[in-house]
Order: sequence, then structure tokens, then C-alpha cells
Amino acid sequence: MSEAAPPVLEVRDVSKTYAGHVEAVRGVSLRVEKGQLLVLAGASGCGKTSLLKMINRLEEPSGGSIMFGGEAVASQDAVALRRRIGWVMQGDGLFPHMSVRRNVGLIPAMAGQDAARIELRVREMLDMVRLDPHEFGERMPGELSGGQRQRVGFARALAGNPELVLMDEPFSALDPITRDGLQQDFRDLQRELGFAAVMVTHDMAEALIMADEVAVMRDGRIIQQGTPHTLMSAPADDYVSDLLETPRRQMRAIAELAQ
Ligand SMILES: Nc1ncnc2c1ncn2[C@@H]1O[C@H](COP(=O)(O)OP(=O)(O)OP(=O)(O)O)[C@@H](O)[C@H]1O
Repeated sequence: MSEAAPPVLEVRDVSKTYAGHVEAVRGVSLRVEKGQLLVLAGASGCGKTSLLKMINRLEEPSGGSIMFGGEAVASQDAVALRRRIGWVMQGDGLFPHMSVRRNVGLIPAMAGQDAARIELRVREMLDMVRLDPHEFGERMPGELSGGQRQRVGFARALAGNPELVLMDEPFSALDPITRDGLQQDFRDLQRELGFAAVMVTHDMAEALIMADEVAVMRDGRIIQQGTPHTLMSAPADDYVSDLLETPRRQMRAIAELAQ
């Protein structure tokens, strides 16, 4: 009998202390399976970004271990690792002096693919995020709207066919309509391509709408992890309850309008 595949990502009792005393992450454990979206939610400074950075080795943990595809990230070459893990950040993170085409083709080019294959991949990726390659390929990031830039950011992150995508507040700079459209497109892409993803957000409504599982962090610890339904029906404590109050209030206000 074959053994069950390991989770795409497993974080085991990880901690991070900066400059010898700032305890940003304290004993965090979590797992993310293929095709799953885990959202890290919590107030500013609770350690979300630090955790994300340790997964692709932009930071090293002070304790614990992180497994990617069943192998410790600490024993993997950091550059090779980052080619297998897509990264989408707030405000897109595109290279401003490179055309859309070059930004999206960056990872395949770094992997040594030939020009024709890169071109094919760029077109495929732009089509996938619903940007016409002929119209947008030669534009510079400064010639795009915020939503279009963020679409290019997704195309670039997905061009290397990653098994895992890490996202730090990817939608926070967008207007609500663009944001809603992109959130849905992202989940559709994830269903189609099957990659696992971890997303950081401050926004509890976004977390509840998008996540398979939400991990609520406070002072470097995960205080509750569960499906959006579990969080809503059985918040672990007053802190989680308070975080859920804003989306609850919005839902009530909208429901009243419909009466
Ligand atoms: N390079 C660093 N050196 C020292 N302290 C740091 C460093 N990076 C982060 N910290 C501290 O670690 C703690 C957690 O920061 P982190 O950026 O992980 O939080 P966050 O939850 O992502 O916050 P935000 O939502 O505001 O981005 C904070 O107290 C922060 O000041």
C-alpha cells in the first residue's frame, strides 16, 4: 500500500525572535494540503509576515522546523526553493523597469527555458489572469491600473507552476469591486491549477470569504485555527469574537437593507 502524500506545507512548533528579544512568532504549528487556502489573520504586528517569510527562507526560524513537500526547507537551496514557491505581495512587487512580458517570464527565464517556451508561458499566464497579451505584454507596470498590476503579479507568481503560493495582503490596495473580482478569480485559478496557498490579511471578511481554513494569530501565537464556519459558530475566545464583529455587523446591515 502506498503511503499518503505529505502535506504541501507543514510548520512545526516554529518561533522567531528578532535581535535577540522581539518574539514575533511563538511555537506555531500548521499544515496546508494540496489545493487548500490557509489564511493567516490578526492585528498588525502579530507575526503573520514573519511566518510567511520563514516559509520561503527570507527569514530563518529561531526554533522549530518547516517542511515543504515532505522535506525541511532549511536543507533546501533558498533560490531553488523560491522558484517552487510563488510570492505575491501587497502592491504587486513588479519590477517597474521591466515590461509586463518580462516580469511574467522572469521565473521561467531564471529556470533556463528557451525564448519560445517562455513566450508561450507568458501568453498562457496572461490569458489565465484575463489580460490580453497583445494589449498588455509590452506595457510597463506604471502604465497599468492597480488591479491590472495585481493580475500581472499573480501571473508572475504562477508562471513557474508553483506547488505553493504565499501572499501578503495581495488585495489590500485595491478598490472593493476590483478586489472582489480578483478574489474570486484567484480561487478559480487555485481550483483549476491545484496549488496550495497561504495568504496574510488584516481583513476578517476577506479571510472568511476566501479561506478553506483561517488561523487567527495574536502576539505570535495561533489562538484558533478552523474553517470559516467553525470560527463563526464557535469562536475560541473574546478576541476572536471581537475580530468577527466587523463582518457580522456588515452582514446585519446588508440583511436589514434587503428587508
Ligand atoms: N526585521 C525585523 N527586526 C526586528 N523586529 C522585526 C523585524 N520584522 C518584524 N519585526 C517585529 O516582529 C513583530 C511581528 O512583525 P510582522 O511583520 O511579522 O507582523 P504582521 O502581523 O505581519 O504585521 P502587519 O500586519 O502590520 O504587517 C513586530 O513586533 C515587528 O516589529
